[in-house]
Amino acid sequence: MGPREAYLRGALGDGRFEATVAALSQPPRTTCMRVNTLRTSTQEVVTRVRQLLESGWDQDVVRVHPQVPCAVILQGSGPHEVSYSAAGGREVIISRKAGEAVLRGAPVFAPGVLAVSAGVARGDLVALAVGREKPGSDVPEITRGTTLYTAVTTATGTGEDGGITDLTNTTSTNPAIVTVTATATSRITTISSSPCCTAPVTGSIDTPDSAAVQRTIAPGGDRRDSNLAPGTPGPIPHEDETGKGGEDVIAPPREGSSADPEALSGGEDAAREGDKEGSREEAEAEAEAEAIGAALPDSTSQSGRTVRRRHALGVLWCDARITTQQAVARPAPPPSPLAPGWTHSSQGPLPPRTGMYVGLARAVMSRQEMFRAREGLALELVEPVFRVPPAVGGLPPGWVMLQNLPSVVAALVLSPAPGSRVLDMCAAPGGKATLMAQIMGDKGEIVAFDRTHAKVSEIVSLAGELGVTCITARKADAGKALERPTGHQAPISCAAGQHPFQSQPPPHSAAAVFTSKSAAIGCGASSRGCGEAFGSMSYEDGTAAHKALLKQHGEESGDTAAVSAAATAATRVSVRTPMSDKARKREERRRAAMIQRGITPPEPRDASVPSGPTAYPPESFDHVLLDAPCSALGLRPRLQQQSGALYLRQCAAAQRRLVDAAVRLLRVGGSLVYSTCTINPGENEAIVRYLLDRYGSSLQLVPAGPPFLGRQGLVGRHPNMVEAGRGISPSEPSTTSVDDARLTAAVIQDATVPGQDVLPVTVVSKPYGEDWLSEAEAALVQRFDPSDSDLDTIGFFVAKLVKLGAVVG
Ligand SMILES: C[S@@+](CC[C@H](N)C(=O)[O-])C[C@H]1O[C@@H](n2cnc3c(N)ncnc32)[C@H](O)[C@@H]1O
Repeated sequence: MGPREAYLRGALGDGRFEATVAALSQPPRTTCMRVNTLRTSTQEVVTRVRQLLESGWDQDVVRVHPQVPCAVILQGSGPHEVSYSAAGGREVIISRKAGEAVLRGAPVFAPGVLAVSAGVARGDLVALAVGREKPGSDVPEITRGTTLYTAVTTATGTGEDGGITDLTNTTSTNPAIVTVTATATSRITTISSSPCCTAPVTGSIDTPDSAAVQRTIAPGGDRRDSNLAPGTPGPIPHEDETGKGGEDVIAPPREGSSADPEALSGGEDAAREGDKEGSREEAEAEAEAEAIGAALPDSTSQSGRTVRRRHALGVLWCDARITTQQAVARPAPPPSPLAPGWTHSSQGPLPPRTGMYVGLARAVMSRQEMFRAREGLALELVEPVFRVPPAVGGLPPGWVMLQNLPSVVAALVLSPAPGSRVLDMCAAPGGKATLMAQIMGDKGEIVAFDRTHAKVSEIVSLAGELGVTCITARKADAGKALERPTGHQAPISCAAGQHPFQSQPPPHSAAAVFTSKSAAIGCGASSRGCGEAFGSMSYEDGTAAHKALLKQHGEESGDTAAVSAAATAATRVSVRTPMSDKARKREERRRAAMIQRGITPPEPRDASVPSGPTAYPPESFDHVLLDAPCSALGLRPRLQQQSGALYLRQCAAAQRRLVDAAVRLLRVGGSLVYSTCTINPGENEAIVRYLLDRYGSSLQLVPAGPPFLGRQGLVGRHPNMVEAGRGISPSEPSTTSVDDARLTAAVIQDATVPGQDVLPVTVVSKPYGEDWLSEAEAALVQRFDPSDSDLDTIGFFVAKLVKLGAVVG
């Protein structure tokens, strides 16, 4: 058990931890559409979606959420048993992120495709499997462009000198993976008459289902499919359920290409790492293979097909234990490149295999097109493992936005009154900001920060799509959003009104001040530059589903449209990148210089980009939303979790920096909503504890509702963590001591180094650790537990605090 698992197990308890992990690997069955009430009504959306529902779907799958009137819920189902026999052995392996999007109802776009069976043509049915990533990285184990060779099943043969193992008996209905060295291949001389051979040069291979194989590998497929993209790596071994192997998958590299050694099979890697002797043998075998390959004529197929010599050179998956004159059933398959999960149906020509098979799909592009295209729909789902009602795509643009239910709740909990001045500190892509604008009737101002131009563009685009004008989006580090005092500040009254949603309207404070600089920002600025198309639906929260589809669209950022994504398939995200303040100044200087030289400058390059301050004086806002960047351990489905224990704590350190700024930017009487999409209490309850302890009577925790949908927060403290007088220190340091020492150093630095990044510590009541909440406090926050099947949401946390007094410093 790694430190991260130990930490989360300790926090949640074994039972809840396991239920949570199980829930996180699957998508929620429900999809939430937040209705843009500035454009339409919830009832209108329900009516239209019901009309759009295809046959086979009950009208009841669409309903308004009983406690969240602006949310329309689509009821999906799954996991369903899918028979892949119609795929005839053809497979496509897609990236993890694409797989997660598919589980939420999206089709597959070209950039999400990693590996495709040889010869897949448009219209072919394929089994869709999810590839996994190399541990600790974002890089898939399978390199994009790989060809999957199916159907090499059993080999029958007799060696010239009797050295070849007869594989017929290794399996009959469940064939073994066969791994053949080039050397061994060259020695197979007695061959069956099956014409399906692709890998061995001088022979063919007998299969229990030659007909099926022929469907998979069309005549000539070997020639066509040997033309891999430059740099394409070699083998893609698959693992079967029995552990005896399932198929031999060999993808020869292009001649002259330098195959990525990282991309070699796990088995080969293992052989390399664990056995240097094996590596040497392997190298020798390769050298020998090359020599033999060189000796082979270009056309050597007994089945009459031309087989290029490079096939001999290109046999890459090579068990170090294989000696010449042997063809062997692979004794232990290398690790599967497929994410663990559902099992491939045993019906059909392929044996049952373990892997994350997410559905039966139809190829919209051929294999070659999938790898050549930079964008576009590659595969549409025919029979998904999880089903989502396919009706959303037909709605008019800007009517709805896909938004996780707890995110909707977070914005409702803040519920700024019309005319309020709101800071959304970490706002991209703008899901909560646009909902708050909706709640405010688009009256007032929402300053929406995010840290990159691309992300700010997402906010601008979404606001434009939804017809919201009161959002001013800026590129800014929210941790530096507190302006340092610079002389006189003109007091400006703060016009926070009351709002019917507000369960506890904060007392208004005369202490609220704005500088004239900040007051000068008008709402109108946000509408500039919003004109370009954005898909009518978006995932917010920066989810992997979001990013996956964005990547699939070939954009750095944009729409995900995970549900009924035919709509988004047609919608290219196109946003202009706003100019940074620096770039703007540069541009201004350039124009001034041109004018000085008597040249009329052209129109400003990007006049539509909102500009303005990225830092504000203390107490500038009526409300602050800090939807914090977090470890995102609540997002689902997640087919692979990568973050470690140290990362979780680094997230908490970053969040403390942000909440410190939030508290200061909030006016007295104003309210702060803090939310995350993680289940990690160190980023949730412990941050609230930190706020309450640090700011004492200046802050009050108030009910994070209505609506109340989640469970109460965690009470007490992490059982394995103790306070050690400063920062966080584990009571069981054996596995985490290095992490914690580094973290403690980071925390101390955070609190003591003077400078723009670090806020002065003025109210410190006690050191903070993994202390959570009291019973009374825990009842005020909302913790959305992904394993709560009634709720069926992502993991999420919401807390609300009201500022009762000024914070000095
Ligand atoms: C959870 S997402 C916000 C989702 C958003 N509130 C919504 O509802 O659509 C967190 C965001 O914080 C941004 N972020 C991270 N660090 C930041 C910083 N120092 N300043 C501003 N934004 C930051 C990330 O770029 C990311 O877009």
